[in-house]
Amino acid sequence: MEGVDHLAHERNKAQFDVAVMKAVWAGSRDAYELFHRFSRLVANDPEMFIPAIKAQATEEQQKQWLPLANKMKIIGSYTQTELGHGSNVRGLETTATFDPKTDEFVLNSPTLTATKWWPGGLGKIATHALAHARLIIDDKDYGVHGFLVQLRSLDDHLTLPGITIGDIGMKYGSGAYNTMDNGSLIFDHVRIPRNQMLMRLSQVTREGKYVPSNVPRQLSYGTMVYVRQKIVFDASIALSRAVCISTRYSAVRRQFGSHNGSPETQVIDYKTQQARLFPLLASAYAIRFVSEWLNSFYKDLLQRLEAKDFSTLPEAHACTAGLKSITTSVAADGIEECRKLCGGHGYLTSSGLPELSAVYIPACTYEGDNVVMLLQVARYLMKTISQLKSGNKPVGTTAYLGRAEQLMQYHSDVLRAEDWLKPNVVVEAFEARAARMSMACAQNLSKFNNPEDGFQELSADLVEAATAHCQLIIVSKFIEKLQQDIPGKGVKEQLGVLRSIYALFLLHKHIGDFLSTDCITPKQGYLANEQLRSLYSQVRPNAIALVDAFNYTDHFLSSVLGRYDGNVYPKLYEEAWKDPLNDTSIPDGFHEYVQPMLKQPLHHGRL
Ligand SMILES: CCC/C=C/C(=O)SCCNC(=O)CCNC(=O)[C@H](O)C(C)(C)COP(=O)([O-])OP(=O)([O-])OC[C@H]1O[C@@H](n2cnc3c(N)ncnc32)[C@H](O)[C@@H]1OP(=O)([O-])[O-]
Ligand SMILES: Cc1cc2nc3c(=O)[nH]c(=O)nc-3n(C[C@H](O)[C@H](O)[C@H](O)COP(=O)(O)OP(=O)(O)OC[C@H]3O[C@@H](n4cnc5c(N)ncnc54)[C@H](O)[C@@H]3O)c2cc1C
Repeated sequence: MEGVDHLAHERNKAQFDVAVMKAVWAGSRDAYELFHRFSRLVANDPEMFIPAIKAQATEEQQKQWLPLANKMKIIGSYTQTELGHGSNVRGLETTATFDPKTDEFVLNSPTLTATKWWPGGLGKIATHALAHARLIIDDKDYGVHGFLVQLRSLDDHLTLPGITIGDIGMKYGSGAYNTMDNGSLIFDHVRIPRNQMLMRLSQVTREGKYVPSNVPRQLSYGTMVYVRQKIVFDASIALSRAVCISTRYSAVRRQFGSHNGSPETQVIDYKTQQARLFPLLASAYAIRFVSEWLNSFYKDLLQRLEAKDFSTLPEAHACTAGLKSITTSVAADGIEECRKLCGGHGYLTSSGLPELSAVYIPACTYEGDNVVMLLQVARYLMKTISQLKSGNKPVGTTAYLGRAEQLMQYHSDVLRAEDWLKPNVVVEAFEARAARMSMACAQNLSKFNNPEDGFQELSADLVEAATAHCQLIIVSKFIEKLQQDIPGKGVKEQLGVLRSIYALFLLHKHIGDFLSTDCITPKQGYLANEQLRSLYSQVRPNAIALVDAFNYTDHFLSSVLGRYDGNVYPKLYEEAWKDPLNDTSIPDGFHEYVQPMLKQPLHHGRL
């Protein structure tokens, strides 16, 4: 049945203009055209390295190194993490000691745990490392700084003297992440010229004088802010890819429900399937829109930094850390849920889901462990609250904390299920929940003599408060997106349905928070759930078109189950027959091992 669209009847049900939704998903018509043209090109961007040079190198250093890196004359690895320390960047042990006699730094790994461990590209391919090491001058430790170190010869790629490099070995699953040569690296008194310390943020003079710049030292963490905001965008891609596969397959798959010879029920029509799948569909859109916002916030930050305005840096750190954490966790869990939504066939490699999961899940760990990142958000929230007393009016994503007193009095006025469709009703409930959870943490923290002790003791509550804050951001940004002018028949309406699903699903999932903070009553929680069920019914006829709007090619999805034409079974069968085990009828070793057993005489004439 080649060429037949098995999902055509589903596509005909759509109540909105899919072409316009494709442009909304892509961000703009231009972005859509660009994506469409380039979707088959796979780019291996040497990310980690180039942004770090841009952020931390002086203009002179950038002129020297960026053309080389951009033209791939050198291949760089962002080499920060060590065997002993990843999250605790201040705990890194590699040293870079200034030698005034030769005007050089001497890079050294003093212990086994100082071995660099994990950096991508390091194991086999990188010629240079942006190595993070403690700057030591005259026995004084000035903390972690970045150094450009050549690792391998540009002639024969052999490792340079004093450097020991290896690959750290196989990683989770057998999939694509194993093509990345995450590496280990030991320095044994390796010398580099002084001008290979990245000196945009602080300098070491010829005389060995340390000159800190007049900009905040946190700027040296700028690369992580950049990469984390990109990771949020990537989360929308990974999740939407899995959702596209499982939505299409759920419309193809039938199980039970045949009456008098009628077709069985499409599994997408089961309410339990909808209650698991549609919140993920809504989450993919929600993450996409918050990533758009985060990207514009980041661009604004860059402009401010150029003008020496550092005021939004702490908020940028909190937002990128928090949203990186929340969105990668949702995407990683969501991919696994999509696998289960596809039943047994979801476990086949040809479904595309096991590979997607194996490649995606480390996003919860790299660029900042997700719990460690939420604790950073919690610190920012606690700091914001502590400054309220001195009259500091919070702005941006914490502006609602400026209305904390009012939010402490809030009680939702929802009377009917439809009231939950009003964006202001939803936002107020989410604001009140987030504010009350943060205020409760702040109050409990104040009971400790040592705030650090309190922070450790209350860290589980703080993570929950940070989660509530980040979810509020995502809900608010979805609502703001819909305040924009979005043309196209039915497009805004469909997005409105997804927005409500996203918010009410979170409310349902975290009902304990909303009830225990007394923001809503059990009856109102019940009404939210009732509304959610009705929203699932509204999204059902549009589900296939909503995943078509992601505009993913079959090539990109790499999934027999997620094929655009829904022609799943023949292709699944065809794919299985490609397995090398099916090249022969008799497996290797059969004659040596299995056949002799089969030929053994029967004892007492019985098996
Ligand atoms: C594709 C896959 C490739 C993967 C690659 C990787 O994984 S690469 C490896 C990726 N590795 C990781 O991701 C490692 C994860 N670990 C870390 O990022 C950090 O060590 C930390 C965030 C846990 C901070 O630990 P700490 O408490 O020891 O920190 P501290 O005392 O040093 O500085 C505290 C001050 O700095 C602030 N500030 C902090 N970060 C930023 C920032 N980015 N921006 C702006 N500001 C930031 C913070 O708010 C605080 O400000 P305050 O209150 O003083 O005004
Ligand atoms: C696939 C992959 C690619 C990577 N690529 C690179 C790269 O290119 N360059 C590079 O430099 N690094 C890279 N890394 C390393 C990565 O950045 C670190 O692994 C990551 O930052 C987590 O740090 P960790 O391993 O020290 O975890 P740990 O901090 O040891 O985490 C272990 C556990 O302790 C908990 N924990 C830690 N601190 C706290 C705390 N303060 N409070 C409460 N709980 C805490 C964590 O939540 C976690 O559950 C990569 C890692 C992976 C998996």
